[in-house]
Amino acid sequence: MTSNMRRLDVIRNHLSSKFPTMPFDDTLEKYRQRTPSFNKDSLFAIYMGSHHKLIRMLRESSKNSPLINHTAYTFGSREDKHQQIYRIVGEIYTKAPLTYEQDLQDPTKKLSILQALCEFDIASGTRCIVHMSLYIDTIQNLGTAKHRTRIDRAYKLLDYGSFAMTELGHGSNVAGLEVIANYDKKTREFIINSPTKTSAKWWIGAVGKTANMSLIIDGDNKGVHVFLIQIRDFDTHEACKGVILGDCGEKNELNGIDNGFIIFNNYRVPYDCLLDKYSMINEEGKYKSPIKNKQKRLGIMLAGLLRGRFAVSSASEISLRNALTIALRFGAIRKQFGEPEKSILDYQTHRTRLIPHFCRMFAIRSGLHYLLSYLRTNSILFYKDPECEELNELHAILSVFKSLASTYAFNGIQECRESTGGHGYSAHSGLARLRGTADVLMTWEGDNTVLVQQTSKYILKQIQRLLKGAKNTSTTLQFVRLDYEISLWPINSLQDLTTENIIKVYQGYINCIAKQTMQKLQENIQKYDNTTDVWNNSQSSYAQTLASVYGEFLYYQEMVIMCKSIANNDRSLASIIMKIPELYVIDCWERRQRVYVDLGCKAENCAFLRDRHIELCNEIGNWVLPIIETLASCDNFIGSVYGYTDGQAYNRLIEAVEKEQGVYEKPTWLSDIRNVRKAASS
Ligand SMILES: Cc1cc2nc3c(=O)[nH]c(=O)nc-3n(C[C@H](O)[C@H](O)[C@H](O)COP(=O)(O)OP(=O)(O)OC[C@H]3O[C@@H](n4cnc5c(N)ncnc54)[C@H](O)[C@@H]3O)c2cc1C
Repeated sequence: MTSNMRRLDVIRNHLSSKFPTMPFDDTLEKYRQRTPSFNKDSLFAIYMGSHHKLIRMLRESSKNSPLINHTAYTFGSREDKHQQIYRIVGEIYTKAPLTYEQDLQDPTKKLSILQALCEFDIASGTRCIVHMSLYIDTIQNLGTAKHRTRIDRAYKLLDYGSFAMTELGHGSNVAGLEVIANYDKKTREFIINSPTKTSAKWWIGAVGKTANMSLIIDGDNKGVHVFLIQIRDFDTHEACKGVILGDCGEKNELNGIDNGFIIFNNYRVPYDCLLDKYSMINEEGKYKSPIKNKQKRLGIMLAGLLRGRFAVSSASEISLRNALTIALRFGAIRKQFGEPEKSILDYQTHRTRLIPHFCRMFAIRSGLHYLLSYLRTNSILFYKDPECEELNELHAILSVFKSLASTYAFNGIQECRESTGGHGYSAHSGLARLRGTADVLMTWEGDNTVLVQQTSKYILKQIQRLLKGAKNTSTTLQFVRLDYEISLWPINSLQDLTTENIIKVYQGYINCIAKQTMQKLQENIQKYDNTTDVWNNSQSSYAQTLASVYGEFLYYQEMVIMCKSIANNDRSLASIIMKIPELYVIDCWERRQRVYVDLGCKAENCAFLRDRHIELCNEIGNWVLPIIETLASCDNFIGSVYGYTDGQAYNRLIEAVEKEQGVYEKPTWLSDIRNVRKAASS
């Protein structure tokens, strides 16, 4: 939209408004002009990664779609929301269809399509993730040739699938699932039953209203297995006989997803419903599996969650980016105090509150690039050998990245909400919606507290290997050693604040916490008589911290790589972009001061880091608006009156509010006001 068109738009809106007219507000435009120009295409391409053109195409082609409408979504009924989100999924999917063959060639393309959907709302991304990742990936991973037609049908959206693992009584503890699949040797069928109330499948995305197929994860005495079953009739959409389906009810947010429950009552399904690549029953009724260890088999059964966790990291980055776009644009527009009044984004506190979250957004994105390149390089190997070391390492990294990313997003969005003051509390800001949707990212696809235990177990396993005299098999943990000597704290002045020294600190820190955690485990072995208690009592401040610090360290390294690439492609950004990983690290250390204590750093030696933190927030703050705007999604995807490109925050708010029902109407319950007044005064 040209600026003339924008002005006309503002005038038109005011013709129907009861508010006094307000001239076109050019504050945002003026704020933008304060930053030197840089190569926006290059920044966008590097930040978004190899599918940047696809992301741009999906945004552009949906820019004017009537479906990408947050007002309709926010004020629609739950039924309306289900419908709108389903239609969006259908629309985006027709613009970027995918086949099984294409997915095998490039396993990262699927994630970019999901990403485009999450830019509107996590509900639309999730609608797709459940079907495209959890459902299809699991069939791809665990199915055999006979399941191939189901994969093709799913890619064409002829089948709409769900992934039914969680039950009312069990989520994180998958081994405790109660649904039973008994094998009937005579008919070569399985009889699936939900024997207790707590065995009802619960929270299952798309089961409430949409899905006709589902993957059922059961837990009989051969361990957890996955069944691909039909749950609804394809013509009538009625639940199949022996299956009871229902809706899980209103949620805090994400009501565009129809999460549902499933109860099985002697539901007979043919043998072929078992995804039997790694566990089969032969014609004689004998159970066979090439993977003898039940625990390992469980891990392999859940490999379909892999890309779901990628998607959580991606959704976290997008939610945080949308929230920062809103808060930073508003920060430039909003003026309070001073003569003349200053933009609140120029206040030191505003910058120290928001800019660290902007750096965290870069951290999540850099981590995603790393994960995607790891997936691209190793995906064939993962199919061939699900027990390989590379997959174990990816799982460990993915777990901590998922946990850090979702926590960063949630905390960052809350800071954006607070930094927009009262305006952030309006539903038209979109911030409460973003916070509400980011909230669930900390829980689903593996609860964060539970998930990072996989990461710390992986690190400690490498140490156990070394203790046994075996080789450390991790590519990211080669610096972990039994005889690691923690050297003197190396960063005592600005000159010392180099990438090499930061890496040295992290390597020392990880070795240090790993050693402390091993000692705590040893101590607990003496105290407790079972491994569960030993492990659970070594978590807070030990194993959990170990995993998080490892995640931060990997994020930092990947940020340096991404930011160097941005700087090398555009020298005009070089002076500022490398400050982003630097601030990320100082912010991590300042929040968790324990690094200074554990590595023997004296207070006077790290005092300068406090001032450097503020200095960097200020310097990055001078560039932050055009950088976030280069990466920001379209206005209708973000859906905030304060986050519009044209900067007409006040006009847009008034317009939105005046369009709400009953703004100028008397209350329908006026008689109550009169009755209470009468009763109180008599
Ligand atoms: C909106 C929504 C959609 C979902 N969609 C699906 C879906 O499509 N398919 C599906 O199968 N599932 C789905 N889920 C379920 C989701 O994956 C689980 O809720 C999640 O894995 C957490 O499990 P839980 O609810 O059993 O939590 P719990 O495991 O009961 O956790 C409760 C609390 O206990 C803590 N805790 C538990 N175990 C430990 C431990 N060992 N150590 C320390 N702390 C622990 C957790 O940190 C948490 O704070 C969905 C959930 C939601 C909310």
